[in-house]
Formats: sequence, structure tokens, C-alpha cells
Amino acid sequence: MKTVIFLGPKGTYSHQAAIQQFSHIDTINYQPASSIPECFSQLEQNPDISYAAVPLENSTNGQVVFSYDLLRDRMLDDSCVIKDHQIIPPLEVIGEQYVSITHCLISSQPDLSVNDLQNYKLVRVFSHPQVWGQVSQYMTNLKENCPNTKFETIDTSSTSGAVLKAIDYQSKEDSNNEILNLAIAGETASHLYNAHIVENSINDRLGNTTRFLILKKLNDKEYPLQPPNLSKLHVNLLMFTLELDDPGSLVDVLNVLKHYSLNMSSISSRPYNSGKNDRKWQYIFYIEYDSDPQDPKMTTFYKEINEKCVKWCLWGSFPRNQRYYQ
Ligand SMILES: O=C(O)C(=O)C[C@]1(C(=O)O)C=C[C@@H](O)C=C1
Repeated sequence: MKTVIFLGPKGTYSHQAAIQQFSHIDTINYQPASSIPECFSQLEQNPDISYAAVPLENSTNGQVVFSYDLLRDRMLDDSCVIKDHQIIPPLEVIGEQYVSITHCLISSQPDLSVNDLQNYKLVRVFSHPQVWGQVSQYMTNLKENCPNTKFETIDTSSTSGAVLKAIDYQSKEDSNNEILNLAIAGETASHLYNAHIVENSINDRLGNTTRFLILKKLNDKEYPLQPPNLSKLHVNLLMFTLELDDPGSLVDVLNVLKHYSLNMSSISSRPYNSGKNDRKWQYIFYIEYDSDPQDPKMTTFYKEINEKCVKWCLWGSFPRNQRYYQ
């Protein structure tokens, strides 16, 4: 029985991503984690955990920086194996999943309508920090419609964790109906914890989607049966650092992609420091590009990448999920 770990408790969008990746395999166990860092550390250190599903980016508010920084920190960790400029990470990306994010305003109280909110002195709304950027217009409208109500937004470790928090707070609150505790999460979380949907599909942008990476241990040579809806094209996630103050060094790396006719599908960066006295404003770059992993030219491609980067790390070469094109 193999186990996949995801940001829990059950009912998160991360849980949905794990289900999408592994539901065709009936011998998979789903294990919730308390944080995204725990997903990485458990996968690395716990021999009973074979896979992890972690959020990487959202179509409305961009990078899930927790995950980008965890990939960066693992790459720059001294324990990694180094071959010339290449860093061999302890984990490998083997897949991607796209989850439709349909946020709901959720309450522990049945038959509550959104118009009832104006009757409360204080409304607390719990959710994962990534969510606020996906419902900012909705929250602004809510506050405008309840001018005499104080609103508090409270970060929780996950969306389904927010539902449990709102239920717990409401059960302890005074019963004189002055304080209301709500959550923003998916419909699954509401049903799982017997809560009630006050309003459905509240994200600012319809089609809001979060992209998840599926990871395994690098030294685990067994690949799981891939889910359906995958294209033959492979995506590669590569991270690299450059010489400081070396004009054109980034262009030199991107020119290698051009020289080998490899289409780059994304580029992003995050700050990093390689030591406590290190200069500020240094960046590590993340690029993704399409390739045919069997193509013999990839060997010389990586040789040239190795020459242009101070450090570089290939996190994985994995099938493009057809949902990318929808
Ligand atoms: O809290 C969840 O449900 C998660 O799966 C985490 C997460 C995220 O970190 O971006 C995933 C998808 C949504 O964008 C909101 C939250």
C-alpha cells in the first residue's frame, strides 16, 4: 500500500489534487499533513510516504511561494549531491494536476443567508492565506453590504482547516448572535464536516485553477501508474542561480533553450541568500520548458546549461496534463 501526503485535513484542494492523480490506483492511502513544509519533510524522511501533492501556482494570484521557497531551500541545502554545477535533489516531480477552485462561504449554522451577516456585530472569516487574493472583490462587496458589521479575516493552515476552525469557534461563542464565524473553502470540505454553504462560487474569477505538483523520492525507482489525460509532451522544471553582476547571464541560459528549440512555458524567480553575510537581492530562477525526454539532444543541452549556471537543479521531467490547455 503506497501513501500520498497532502495539505490536510481531508477536503482541501490539495486532497482533491491527490485524488485526481491517484484515484485510478486502488492501493493508495491518503494521508493529511498539517502544512506544506510537512508534506516535503515527510516525503523526504518518512519511508512510509511515497508521494506528495503540493500547490505551486494559482491562475488568479500566482505563485504559491511556500512551495517555491521549499524547492529553493531543498536545492540549496548542503546535504544535496553535487555533480559539477548540477545539484541532485532528494525528490523528483513526476506529475502535475490542475484543480478547479470554487470557493464557498461556509457556516456551521443551517439556513443562514448572506443577508443575515448584517445582523451581526462581528463576522470572522477563516481561510488559507492563498485564498484572500482569490476572493478580494467578493470580500470588499460583503463589507460594503454590511456597513455596521466588523469583519476579521483569519489565516488558517488550509481551507478545510478553516471550516473546522469556524465550527469550533461558533460552538464556543456566546449564543446572543452577535458574533458569526465563517470559512472560505471548497464544497467538499463543507459536506465532509456537516457545515452549510451560505454562498457558492465566490471566487473573483471563474475558472480559478490551482496547479499542483506530484512528487516522489528520487531514489524510489518505482513510478506509479500515470492517470489518464496526459499528453506525450513532457514538461521540465529547472531551477538555477547565476553569477552576480554578470550582464547577460540570464539571456545566456535562455539562449540555450532557443538554440535547442525548446519552448519555455514559464519563468519565475524568488530571492535567496546562500549565507548569513550574503548580499540581498539575489534571485534563484525557475523555468519550465517542453521536451521529449528521449531526444538525444537533451544530453548536450544539459551540458550547456551546466556551463551557464552557477548551480542548477532539474526537479523533474513529467507528462503535461491535458487540463493545462483548457
Ligand atoms: O487549503 C487548501 O485547500 C489547499 O489545498 C492549499 C491551497 C494553496 O496553498 O493555494 C490550494 C488551492 C487554493 O488556491 C487555496 C489553498
